[in-house]
Amino acid sequence: METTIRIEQLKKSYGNTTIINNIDISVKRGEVFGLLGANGAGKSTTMECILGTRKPDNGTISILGMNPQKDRNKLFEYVGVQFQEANYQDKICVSELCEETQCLYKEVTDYKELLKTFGLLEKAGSPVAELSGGQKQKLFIVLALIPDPKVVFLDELTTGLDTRARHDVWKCLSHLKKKGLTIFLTSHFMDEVEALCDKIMILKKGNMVFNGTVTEAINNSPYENFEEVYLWYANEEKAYENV
Ligand SMILES: Nc1ncnc2c1ncn2[C@@H]1O[C@H](COP(=O)(O)OP(=O)(O)OP(=O)(O)O)[C@@H](O)[C@H]1O
Repeated sequence: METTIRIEQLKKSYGNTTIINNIDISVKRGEVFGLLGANGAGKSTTMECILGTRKPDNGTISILGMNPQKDRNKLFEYVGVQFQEANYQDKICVSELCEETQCLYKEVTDYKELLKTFGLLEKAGSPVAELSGGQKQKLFIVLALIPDPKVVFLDELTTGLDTRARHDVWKCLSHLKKKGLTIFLTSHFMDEVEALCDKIMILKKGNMVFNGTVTEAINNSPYENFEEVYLWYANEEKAYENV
């Protein structure tokens, strides 16, 4: 299977503080890769360096064989990104924002189908500013999928979504994965990671502390429940025991 995302020796510091310490990541076509870690562990920084929106201090990055900084325009025909907060005009409505996004790409998916899949079709005429937090989050996933991408980056995929919506998002992504979509996500929800991810990496203060499958993570730990396993790797078990 071809490698879609290849990261070698990625490093990023701010002043004397190392945020990402020599990370290697390899994701094959059609795989779901989950980058995990506590708040501040370096997940978003890693994603931003991979996408070329932050400049790493060191490392090589290849997505679909392209360099995100040098081949930016070409690459972004094939890559979808879910932003936590998109920039949009105050009064723009959902369908207008989808149409504006469509205009940025040569080939696109029918946004109305995506809105339907994500339960947002009835909000097509509503101002984006009036959507609930969860509805906005779903809309940002729709915007990431509009370019019919080969690779999609989803930062904190389902934060703010209700249980039904989370399961609907998982179902939709599993369907797209079967069609060959490569997915790079971050998540704080271990049930979501277990349901979706083929491979995971756990970061602790910018260092890789586990890289492999969920099953390998469980087998190499003293625990069976994946949430406990994650906390063990991320060394947060004390906080967990105090709850
Ligand atoms: N521009 C910056 N200057 C200095 N430090 C920064 C800067 N941006 C991020 N950091 C620091 O880098 C560290 C990693 O941040 P990052 O946003 O990558 O974490 P994260 O794992 O995505 O966290 P979360 O789960 O809370 O989103 C944090 O300690 C953060 O304060």
